[in-house]
Amino acid sequence: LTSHPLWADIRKVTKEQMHYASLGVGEGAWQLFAEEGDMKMYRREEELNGLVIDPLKACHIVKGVTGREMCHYFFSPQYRKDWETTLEQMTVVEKISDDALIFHQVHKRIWPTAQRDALFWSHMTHITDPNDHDAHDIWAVVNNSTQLPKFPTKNGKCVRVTLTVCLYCQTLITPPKDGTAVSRDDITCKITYCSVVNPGGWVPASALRAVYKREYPKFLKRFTAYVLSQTKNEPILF
Ligand SMILES: O=S(=O)(CCO)c1ccc(-c2ccc(C3CCCC3)c([C@H]3C[C@H]3c3ccccn3)c2)cc1
Repeated sequence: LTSHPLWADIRKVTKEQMHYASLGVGEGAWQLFAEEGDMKMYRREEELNGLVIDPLKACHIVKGVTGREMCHYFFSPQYRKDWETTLEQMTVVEKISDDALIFHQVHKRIWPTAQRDALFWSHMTHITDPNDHDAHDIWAVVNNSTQLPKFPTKNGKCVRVTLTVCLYCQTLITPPKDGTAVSRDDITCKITYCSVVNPGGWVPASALRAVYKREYPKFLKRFTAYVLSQTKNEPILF
């Protein structure tokens, strides 16, 4: 229902985050901190009240899948346990619409930090890329922290993180010369993954940056490999 109280916020943040993701790493002082093949991970070192909240921007190119397929597997709750290794618990708290859900997630305790949980709305959407002549849609998923009385921040068990995440996917197609149907060999997905996570409680900067350096490349590699394996023998979802 577009009359849901959160829709105005969902539309506004989604628009902002998709614009921010579309800028790539040209804007702002991004520091390359991890590189593996076509995956490049950048961060900006930022602290808020002594808490490390380094914004992260990862750019990756994956052959053989579409942006819609990437976003489908990132958004849909039924697959998350298969690729999110740091999850201990995941609940769909509310279904706002077919493409907007509210999740509560408890993440595994990562030494030396205390256990964390997150409460966020997640929205999957697509836009026709204004300056892309193939006129293939850009698909994106935006996850943004929210608050609900049923999930108080102070719950004695976990430290509540706040996060804003955007998975932004462009599909590039090179139609075969001989006019045969487009196959998975002819499609490439250009991914920009942006995330800002406020850990919610104090973690030593060096420890948190070490966790980021280990967890983010692992997460993006595992997630993209998962989507490739899930879609390999499936018809292409454009
Ligand atoms: O893209 S999503 O929406 C996918 C749905 O799950 C997403 C991604 C990342 C997080 C998350 C939550 C907590 C932490 C930290 C903060 C202090 C201690 C734990 C981190 C940091 C540690 C980094 C990290 C990166 C990737 C995966 C897990 N861990 C990340 C949550 C959601």
